[in-house]
Amino acid sequence: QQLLPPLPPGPPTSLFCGPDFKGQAPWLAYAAWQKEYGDLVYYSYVGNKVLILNSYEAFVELFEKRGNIYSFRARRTMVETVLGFDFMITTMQDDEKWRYFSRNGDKDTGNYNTEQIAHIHSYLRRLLDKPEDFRYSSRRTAAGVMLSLLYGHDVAKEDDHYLFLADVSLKAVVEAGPFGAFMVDYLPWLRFVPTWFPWTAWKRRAMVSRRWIRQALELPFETVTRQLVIGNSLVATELAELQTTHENSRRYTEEIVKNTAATSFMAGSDTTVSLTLSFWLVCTKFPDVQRRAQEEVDRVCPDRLPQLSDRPQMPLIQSMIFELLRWNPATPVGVPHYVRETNVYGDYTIPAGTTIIPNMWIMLHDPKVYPDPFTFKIDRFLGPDGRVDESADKCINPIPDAAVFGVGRRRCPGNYIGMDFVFLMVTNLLKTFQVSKAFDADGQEIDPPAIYTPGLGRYA
Ligand code: HEM
Repeated sequence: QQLLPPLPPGPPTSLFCGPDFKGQAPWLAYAAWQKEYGDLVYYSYVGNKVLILNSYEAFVELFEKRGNIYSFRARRTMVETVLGFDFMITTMQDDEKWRYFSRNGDKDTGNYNTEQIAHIHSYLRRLLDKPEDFRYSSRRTAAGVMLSLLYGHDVAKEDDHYLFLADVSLKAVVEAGPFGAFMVDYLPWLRFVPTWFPWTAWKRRAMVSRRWIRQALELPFETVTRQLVIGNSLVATELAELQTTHENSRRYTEEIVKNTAATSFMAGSDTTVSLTLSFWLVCTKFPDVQRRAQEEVDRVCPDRLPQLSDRPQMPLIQSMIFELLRWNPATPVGVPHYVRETNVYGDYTIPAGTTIIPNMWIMLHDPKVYPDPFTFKIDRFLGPDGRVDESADKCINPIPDAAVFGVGRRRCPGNYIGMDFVFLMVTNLLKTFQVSKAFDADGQEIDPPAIYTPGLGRYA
C-alpha cells in the first residue's frame, strides 16, 4: 500500500461543500480544472471518490485496455433509485445479466431505415405546414421512429400519450444525468427523506416523474403483449424468438425485451434530436455551410429525395455530420463508469470504488488535435482527395468516434442507427428546405447565439 503513488490532484472539498463548479456546466468546469490540476482530476466528497478524465489517452487506456475493471457503472441514486431508471441497460453492472441484455439489444434491428425514411418524410410535410414548430417536430420524429420500430406504435398527430411519456422521462434523465447534479448522488440516504420535509421539492418533483417513467417502461410493452402481432414491431418479434429459446423463463425473457426496448427508446431519441437541432443552428448561423452541403446533395440527387445508399457519394455531408458530433456534442460528458480494483495509471493511484467521468467535450475541443476547435469546419475531415480520411493513426482531425460513442465494452450499441438517422434527416432537410436568419424589428438579420441547454443531452 505504502509503495503506491499518490492520488491525482483536484479541487478542494469539505464536509459541507463539494467542488466549486463556479456556476459553469460540468464539462467546462472540468476543462478549467485541467489547466490547474492536469489531465486526471480527482476529488472526494462525503465518501464519494470521483475522477475526471480530461485526456483521450487516459480514456482509451482505462475504458478499453483495462475494460475488465473499468466497465462497471457508478451507482447514481437520483437516476436509478429515486427516478426509477434502474431498468436501463446503461445503469447495469458489467455482469452476466448485462452481457445477456446487451447481446440481445445489439441484434440486427432489421430494416429500420424504412421506418426512419417514412418518419422523416412526414417530418418534412409537417415542417411545410408549421415551420415554427421545428423543435417539437424534430423531437416527435426521433421518438416516433423508435416507438414505431420497437413497439409498432404510430404516433398520433396531436397529444400522443406515449410521446408525452417519452418527453417527461427524457427531461428527467437529462436533468439528473450528470453525476452529482443532485445531492442525493453523494448522500444516498437522502432518498429516504419524507416529501413533507422542508427542502425536498426535488424529491416531490422526482416522485411525479417516477410515475410517468414507470408508465413509459410498462405501457407500450403491455400494448404489444396484448396485441402480439409478430412482425409488426421489434418487441413482438423478439418476444416470440426468445420464448422459443428460453421456454422455462417467460418472466426473464419478458424483462429482457421490455428493458432493452425502453433503454433503446430513451438512449436513442434524445441524442439524435440534439444533433438535428444542432444542424438547424449551423444552417442558420453559417449560410455558407448550408450552401456547400446543399450543392453536394443536389449533385447526387438532382430530382429525388436522398437515401442511405447515397452516403458514399456524399463525402462533404459525412464530414459535416462528424463536425456536428464534435462541435457541440450531444453527450459532452459520457455516462460515468466505476472501477472495482485499485490500480495505477501514470504517476497516480486510482482507488477501487472511484466513479470515472470522461470529459468528452475537452477531447473533442483539444486545439492540438482539432485546430481552431470552436470553428465549425464543414470539410474538417476530408483528405486531399476529397474523401473522408478515416485512417486510424491520424493525429490531426481524426474522425471523432471514440470520444462520441465511447470505447470498450460499454460503447454505444446504437451508433449505426443514430448515424443513419442523422444522415437521412440532414440530407432530406437540405434537399427540401432553406434555413435563413430571422429579422428584428429594424429589418436587421438576427444571428442566433449558439446556446445549449445544460444537462446530459443538450439542445441548441
Ligand atoms: C447518434 C447519437 C448517439 C450518441 C452520440 C450516443 C452516445 C452514447 C454514449 C457516449 C454512451 C456511453 C458509452 C459509455 O458508457 O462508455 C452511450 C451508451 C448507450 N447508447 Fe448511445 N448514443 C447515440 C445513439 C444511440 C441510439 C440510437 C441508441 C439505441 C437505438 C443508443 C443506445 C445506447 C445504449 C443502450 C447505451 C448503453 C450501453 C451500456 O451501458 O452498455 N444510443 N451512447
